Amino acid sequence: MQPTLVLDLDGTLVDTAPDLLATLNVVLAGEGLPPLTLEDVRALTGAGARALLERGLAASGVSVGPRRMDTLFARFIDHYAAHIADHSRPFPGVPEALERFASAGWRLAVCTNKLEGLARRLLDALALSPRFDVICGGDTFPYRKPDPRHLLDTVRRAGGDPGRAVMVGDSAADIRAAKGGSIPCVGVTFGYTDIPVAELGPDVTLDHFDGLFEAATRLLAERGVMTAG
Ligand SMILES: O=C(O)COP(=O)(O)O
Ligand SMILES: [Mg+2]
Repeated sequence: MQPTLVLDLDGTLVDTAPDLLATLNVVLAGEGLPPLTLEDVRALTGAGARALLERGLAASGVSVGPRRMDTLFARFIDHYAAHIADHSRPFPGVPEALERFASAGWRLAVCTNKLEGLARRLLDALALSPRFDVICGGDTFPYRKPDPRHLLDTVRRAGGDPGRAVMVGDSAADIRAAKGGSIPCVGVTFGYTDIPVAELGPDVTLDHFDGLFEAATRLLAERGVMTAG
């Protein structure tokens, strides 16, 4: 069976922090709060938009009740959906790397804590959706990263075998899901995390997509999985 490459989205495939920041700041401004910075958002992203909003409010010293939170979250999603690819772009080397895996016969999947609809919208806007066999978001299953079942079910939905898969991600949720699912993982150093990715214990760290194909192929070979190409 073909191997499967599973990629995280925010901070791994696409540099989404500028649009997430702009949206967060619109919501904060509506509450009379000062704006946060790109560095703040890079540390607060990884557990989905609602967590980003909660953490952004907390970083501004504010906590809101669940009903108010629902209202602010709806405002966040509306604004973000309308501006999802104003400034968000794939990280350098992404299109070339995806092409390389596809031409070597790998299945390609996205496993993100972003809402599935927003993930699709973003990947559509960047013309990347056709590359993927599946796009699974934080609301696709009743569980999400760091729960390994999010990752395992993504591989299965892509028609792949979790025993022949590699995960690529930028944050603790990705690495923990991969470890919990016994899937080898690559941590990228350019993403969004408050803990340096190397400290999260990925099997390999990479600072550019250039090295991904060799790294993924080697990780599977180390587990006795042979890949063509
Ligand atoms: O939007 C988020 O907070 C997380 O998204 P990711 O799982 O693609 O990093
Ligand atoms: Mg991420």
